Amino acid sequence: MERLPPIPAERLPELLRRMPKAELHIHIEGSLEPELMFEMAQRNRVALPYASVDDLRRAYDFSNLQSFLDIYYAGAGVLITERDFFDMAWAYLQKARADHVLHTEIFFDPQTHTARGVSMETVVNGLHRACEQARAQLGVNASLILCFLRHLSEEDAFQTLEQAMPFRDRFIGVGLDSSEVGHPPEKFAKVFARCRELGLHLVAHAGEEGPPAYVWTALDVLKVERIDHGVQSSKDPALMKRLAQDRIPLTVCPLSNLKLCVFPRLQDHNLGQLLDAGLVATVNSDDPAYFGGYMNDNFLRTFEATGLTAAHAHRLAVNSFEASFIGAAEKRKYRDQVDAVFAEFA
Ligand SMILES: Nc1ncnc2[nH]cnc12
Ligand SMILES: [Zn+2]
Repeated sequence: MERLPPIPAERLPELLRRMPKAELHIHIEGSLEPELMFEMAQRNRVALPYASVDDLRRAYDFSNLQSFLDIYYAGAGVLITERDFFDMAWAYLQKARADHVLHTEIFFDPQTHTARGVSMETVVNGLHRACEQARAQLGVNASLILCFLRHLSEEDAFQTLEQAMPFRDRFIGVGLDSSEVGHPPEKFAKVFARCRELGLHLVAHAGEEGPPAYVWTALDVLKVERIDHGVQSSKDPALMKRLAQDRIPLTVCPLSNLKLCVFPRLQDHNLGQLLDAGLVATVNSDDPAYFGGYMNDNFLRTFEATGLTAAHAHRLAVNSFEASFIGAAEKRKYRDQVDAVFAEFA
């Protein structure tokens, strides 16, 4: 689309819902809704320290990343069988389809499960089966990215990689997540170098709460292809220039940033600033069951709060496919689909 046709402001919300999009930053364990968590707790006879779904939801009042992670890891304790991993991923993929997410690259945290005695095979096979079914039944293209927990050691990450090697064809890349401050990317230099040799795609959370220096080392030491979050980059003009020039995507998660107090109010979010500086920013849900919204909620609430326009919406939809790990021909196909929907709304 050479020039975006004018789109009436009142049609913007429906356009945001309907436009084809890719999701590149979703932790599957963060999509586990309280209702399903209680169901799994019951069928697996796992005790939850909450009396009811409402009681649990009331605990979702976070002051920072760590206050969320403590509850998130406890919640993941109900996941025991392959069926649990399948059910969790299938529930997410159906929501993705409803939000016109046509492609999704899903993070999973194997160490959270293997540390409790759940096998890598159980985790990967359950998630993989849901991805296969999504392609066949929903037309949603889904792949998996294995994340290392950065509060654990690099040696633990190496062991996890070793355990995952029999399933190498079932994940496309590796990421780095969990408690950021105090665990800089360079702590994982060797394991990321090994993953690079193995031909895995590389991403890392950086600049969510941590400083711009962590974004620099994610790029220069880990050699990641995308930065997850990266919103703190706007504090460093030289970094902004580097991200724009090298077209390094940022997978931004506005409702997550709001719930974890990265920005005091949604209207203070810097998504518009990142886009207007020419960065390949995208919108994503992060942990939708905990942060009050899936993809379309993130788009609708952020646009309403910040006054972003249809031109920003088009850029975000195009960026989401450009930033994905699909081939060039598929990227062109999705971009044509984006343009077709925008033409309908003109
Ligand atoms: N927002 C987030 N930051 C770091 N690690 C996470 N794990 C799940 N969600 C996360
Ligand atoms: Zn995340």
